[in-house]
Amino acid sequence: MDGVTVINHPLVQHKLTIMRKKETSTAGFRRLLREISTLLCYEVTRDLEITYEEIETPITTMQSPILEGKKLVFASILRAGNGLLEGMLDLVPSARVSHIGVYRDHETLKPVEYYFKAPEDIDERLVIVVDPMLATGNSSIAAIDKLKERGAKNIRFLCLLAAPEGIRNFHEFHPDVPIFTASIDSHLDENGYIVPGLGDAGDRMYGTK
Ligand SMILES: O=P(O)(O)OC[C@H]1O[C@H](OP(=O)(O)OP(=O)(O)O)[C@H](O)[C@@H]1O
Ligand SMILES: O=c1cc[nH]c(=O)[nH]1
Ligand SMILES: [Mg+2]
Repeated sequence: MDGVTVINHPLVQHKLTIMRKKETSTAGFRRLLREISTLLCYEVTRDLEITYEEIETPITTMQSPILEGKKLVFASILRAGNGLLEGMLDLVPSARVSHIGVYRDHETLKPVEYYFKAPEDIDERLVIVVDPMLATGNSSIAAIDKLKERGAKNIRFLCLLAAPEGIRNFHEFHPDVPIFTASIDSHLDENGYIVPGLGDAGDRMYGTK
């Protein structure tokens, strides 16, 4: 699918299988989400620009590559986005962080916004928006609308599971934002849940159901 990168790495797919199982515990789910997010982070940052700095090894000096983590913003869509955020920050501790509070109304499936915080100079940074689930796409579309209103220009979206309906909706509103996902699932059910999916990511992470 155009504009979508599916991260097929065997370790990602294996961990995702365990996360999907309904008998996986809250603690197990949370640990796996953190682990898988480091692997997804590796892929979503694969083509980032590196610069060089002069360093001294015990033997000699050299120009050595570095990634300027400070130029990155990880934008977490609450709550479930925080599960991906933690592992990403393990790999890029100097990244800046944005929190976007959005939940979807269970009846209408429309996004309800309740919080927004982002670095002032977000227009100069690459923003990687994270949320495990792209279902109808309404939540991620609203979050990215908000980031763009604040000036963000260079944005990527990273999730664990995406539904084809959600991808189409997302592309309509944000054709400039590439999607990275571990899986494109089959479809949405009548309640807007991803099938086969993994259930409600926030509830599974935090044990709220
Ligand atoms: O693509 P959509 O149809 O908008 O659905 C996806 C959204 O639903 C879930 O959040 P939820 O509303 O359950 O909020 P929570 O993380 O606070 O539980 C998920 O983490 C996404 O943010
Ligand atoms: O399947 C779904 C759809 C939306 N949000 C979730 O957490 N899971
Ligand atoms: Mg939820």
